Amino acid sequence: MNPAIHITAPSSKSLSHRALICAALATGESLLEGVLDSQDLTRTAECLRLLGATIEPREDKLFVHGIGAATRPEASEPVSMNVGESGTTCRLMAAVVTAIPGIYRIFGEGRMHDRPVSHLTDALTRQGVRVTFEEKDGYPPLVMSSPGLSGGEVTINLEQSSQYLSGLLLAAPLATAATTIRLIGKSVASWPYVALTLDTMARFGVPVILERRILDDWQPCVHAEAANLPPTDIRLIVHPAPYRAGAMRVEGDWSNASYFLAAGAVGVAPVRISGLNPSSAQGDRFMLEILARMGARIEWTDDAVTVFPSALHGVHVDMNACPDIVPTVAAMAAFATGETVISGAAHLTLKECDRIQGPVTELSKAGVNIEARPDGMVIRGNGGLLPREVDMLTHGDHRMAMSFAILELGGIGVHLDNPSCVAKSFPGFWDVWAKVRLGNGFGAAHEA
Ligand SMILES: O=C(O)C1=C[C@@H](OP(=O)(O)O)[C@@H](O)[C@H](O)C1
Ligand SMILES: C=C(OP(=O)(O)O)C(=O)O
Repeated sequence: MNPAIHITAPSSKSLSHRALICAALATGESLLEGVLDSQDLTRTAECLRLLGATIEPREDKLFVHGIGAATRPEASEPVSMNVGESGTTCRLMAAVVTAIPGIYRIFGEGRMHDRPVSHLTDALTRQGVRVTFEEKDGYPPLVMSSPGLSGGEVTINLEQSSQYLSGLLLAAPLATAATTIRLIGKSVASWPYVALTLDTMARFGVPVILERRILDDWQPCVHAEAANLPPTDIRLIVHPAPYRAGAMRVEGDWSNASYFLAAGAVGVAPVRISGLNPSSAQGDRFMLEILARMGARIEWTDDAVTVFPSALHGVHVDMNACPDIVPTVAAMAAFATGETVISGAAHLTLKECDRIQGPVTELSKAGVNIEARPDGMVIRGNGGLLPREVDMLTHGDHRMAMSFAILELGGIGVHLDNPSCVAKSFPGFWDVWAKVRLGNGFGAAHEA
């Protein structure tokens, strides 16, 4: 077997957004280590600076001087925020700004204006915020005029996105009274991301009470328990509380590690990744479970996990809780033998591109037998791919670009229209991927 390729996981995108937001809302100075440096985080930092926070890089750390939002400063001028293509920035900031009285315009770029926000803005409207959509009803760009949040009972439908709830939660401690958030709808998308919000808020001094309904009563429960409950049996309560400045180190990103974990299984060299938290609350840690179920050999040592070249077989997986690793699993399943069925993830159509149709169209070009389903896809693997040169479209989506790289290990010459779209979450991806290529006997350079 070829020698192991060593990789350090990049920082968690989701935890970086939350750390920056909590620190920026706190009173005093916070020290953040390991915050991801990518296009999406630049957008969040820029939005927070527009609210009055100071975010200063010193060496590899960020010093954040928060605005002390609990003292209810007012935005005297209308504030215009560019959230770029970052859904997390858009949905989290759209809620957070309404806690500070003022007028806010939120706009984005590319696909962002086709990613809905109406369930979130409905919840904010019921709390006294006035919302106007500039182009399409329910989508950015939007203008919000807020007198500040009054708290009370709010309902939210999370079938499309958990980001709506994360936004409401982050804003809620700055309301004048307690906020009770009741979940409605048939299902909750991407529930693990809510744990990242709760954990980060707790680190910055704000507790959230999570409760489940038992008959006519409500009882405290833990996040993992709520994952299996109907949404209408879950509520969250946030009391007014100031965010307290603190220190936080951001752990490694399981989503962006997924390409390398997959590479370990489908290539000819093991891949060893350090910097990942084995007991992380990140839902995309499920990547290891999927690999294991597909037959991959996995070993943990100290802080590193190694995935070894393995004969993979198809699996049936519900990926509602971990949508961001669907493109990775789809590409990996092309190397397996038998059918892989990905289900539970209808919300994939609302990402940076339609992440059901996108992978199906593009992976087909590489000879992958793949079919779309309303809530996922089916991949019928033959144990490998027939080498060929393929022009593939990224649809401007970083996860499409990074997942297609995996096909190179099956002898596919992947030519992407827009490889630089990885900068959304992982600007250094191609440099790190070059190590995988070299370790597998290919040249370092990826051919765009
Ligand atoms: O809150 C977050 O940090 C995120 C939540 C998920 O979105 P949805 O809840 O919209 O599925 C995920 O896809 C996104 O990359 C990051
Ligand atoms: C969906 C994603 O991000 P966001 O929603 O923040 O744009 C992603 O990173 O895959």
